[in-house]
Amino acid sequence: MADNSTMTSLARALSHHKLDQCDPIDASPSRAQRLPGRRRTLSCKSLSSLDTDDSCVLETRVLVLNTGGTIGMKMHLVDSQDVLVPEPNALFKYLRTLPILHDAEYAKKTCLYDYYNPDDTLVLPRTLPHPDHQIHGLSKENKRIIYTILEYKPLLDSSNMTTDDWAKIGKDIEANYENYDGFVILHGTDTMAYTASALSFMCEHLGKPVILTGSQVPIYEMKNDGRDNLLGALVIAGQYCIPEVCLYFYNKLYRGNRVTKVDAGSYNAYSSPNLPPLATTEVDIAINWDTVWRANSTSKFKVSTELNRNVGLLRLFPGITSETVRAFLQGPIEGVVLESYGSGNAPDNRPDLIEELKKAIASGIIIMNCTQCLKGTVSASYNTGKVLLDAGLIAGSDMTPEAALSKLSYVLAKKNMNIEGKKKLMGENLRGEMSIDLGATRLCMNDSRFIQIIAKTLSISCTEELKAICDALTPTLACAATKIGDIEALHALKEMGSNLCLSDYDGRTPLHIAASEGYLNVVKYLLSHGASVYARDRYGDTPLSNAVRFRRKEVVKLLRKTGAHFSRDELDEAGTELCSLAASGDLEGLEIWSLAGADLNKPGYDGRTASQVAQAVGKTQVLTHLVKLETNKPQIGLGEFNECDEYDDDDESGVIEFTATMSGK
Ligand SMILES: NC(=O)C[C@H](N)C(=O)O
Repeated sequence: MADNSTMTSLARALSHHKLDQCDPIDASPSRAQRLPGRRRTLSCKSLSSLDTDDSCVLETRVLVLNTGGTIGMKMHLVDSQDVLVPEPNALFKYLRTLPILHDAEYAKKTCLYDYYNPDDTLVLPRTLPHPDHQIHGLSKENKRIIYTILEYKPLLDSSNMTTDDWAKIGKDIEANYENYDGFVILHGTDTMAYTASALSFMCEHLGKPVILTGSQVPIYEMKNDGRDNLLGALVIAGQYCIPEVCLYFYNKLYRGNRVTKVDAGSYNAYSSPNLPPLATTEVDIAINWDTVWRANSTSKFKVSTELNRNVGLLRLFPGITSETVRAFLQGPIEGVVLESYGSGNAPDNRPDLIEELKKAIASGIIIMNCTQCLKGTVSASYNTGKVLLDAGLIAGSDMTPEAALSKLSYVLAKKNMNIEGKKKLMGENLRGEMSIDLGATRLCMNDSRFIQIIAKTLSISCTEELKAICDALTPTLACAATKIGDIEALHALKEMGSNLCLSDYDGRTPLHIAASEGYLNVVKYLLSHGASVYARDRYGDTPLSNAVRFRRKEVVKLLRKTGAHFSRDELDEAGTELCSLAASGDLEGLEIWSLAGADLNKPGYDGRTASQVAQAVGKTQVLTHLVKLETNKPQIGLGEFNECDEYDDDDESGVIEFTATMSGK
């Protein structure tokens, strides 16, 4: 519960925020002041006839990796039988003809293909037909989603996939990470839950949405689920900063490592038995922001493609023999998920079985205990459960077998970590794959005295109204506390269970504000509590572009270390800004842009580089400065930014500490 000083802090923050609502310094930079923009600035004028809203249209970019699956299959005769097989080079051509998945008129009017490849890139329409049915909320956000399809060769039925295919997907995401706002993976449904689980572990410090989807019926059929699934996945990946590996199917967005395929003959093919969906897309898109998982780190995104294939699933059944168990546990096996009964139980009258498990554990095999029930968690409430705990099995809580298996594969492949470190990691919640007991002491905004007092003053009694108050107050309070650099107040809000990543009416998050103000410590605090460096406000600006604009050098360095980057379009247009800085002899400005990742040799609108401009106007100082900046260009991630070492993931024992919050937009 927040104490009196906390209340004072919060009240101070709130009153300060009120004053600041008309403070131009805190306001987001106007359109004219903004960083040289993405394509949106070019399209503003030409769009007026297409987009009734006169505000600027933002374009977001999504990369679609088409790995195969039913969504893109057609019937073929194989051994005189008609069967479904993936059809290469067909999906893109087909999508181009579907108005709900490609707006040809927009592409033409905005000269989209002067910028993007017409053979792999499409654009989603802005709104759905009926104004009351803004199912995907596009008009509210005024965003256009441009998506590029990368087709795999060969396309696979997901039953043919192996860990090598997971690694390929991971590498492609890593290689394209900075060029896109989100990723959609088209995948067969049969093993999608395995791939989603594996990718969730492989993607370390993920800050952007990665959404797997597919269908039960090919998209080429008249009645199919592929169109809706693809559309829903694209809209979420292009519009919302949900930094998780997710699975989207039948109007629901799930955490990828929580799902399992439960129905081979229904559009509603997946279930997430132990975690409610992250989002539902019905008449409106409802995101359950409190459930969204965020890595609390200032480390850059990377994909760990090393996976250990010596893992297996062993399902208990009445009468299983010790010979079967012994045979299964022979080398080269290194990790096993034992699918036990009920709440994690196995026979306690079978010393022969328990003996085999103990021997395997003594030889260095890691055995996880997961229930074979669809729903529920492992506990040691029965003696039949205690025997497994006593034998040295690691309790898998409520993990799905798919998640437990791929987690084993990921953890066992870790180099420089001993078996004890790996066992410890297996029992920890790395990516929201298992439920953790937050304990009775966890405070909740609904319970807080602060909210209670406000509720009382406003004569509010029902829970829905209380929740509405929390939702309305939290972003305002967090932004206000950030504006005055009050970490204590932010911490108090956090302790009350509120989400420090929510944005205000302008889409500005506390991280935008801390970056604008140059509060390095607040930036560090927010990043270590789940804030996203990729959040864009209504003007399309990120915390990095704000830090550049307000010349916050140290903040720029820290954000870059955490993986922040200019978009491809921003980088393309940086040349013009650099030339103008060079012409005016602005050495500090050039340094900031260089630190933020701009290429100092990028030509401006007239084809000249910053150094050519400096030469032309006789600014020799600028020339020397540019050479110096080029030579000292920071090597991000190579130990340049030691001030953040306290947040590094690796502790001395070599055991990686993963922490994360379950909150925040
Ligand atoms: N619906 C599907 O996608 C099933 C198909 N066999 C696959 O997993 O690739």
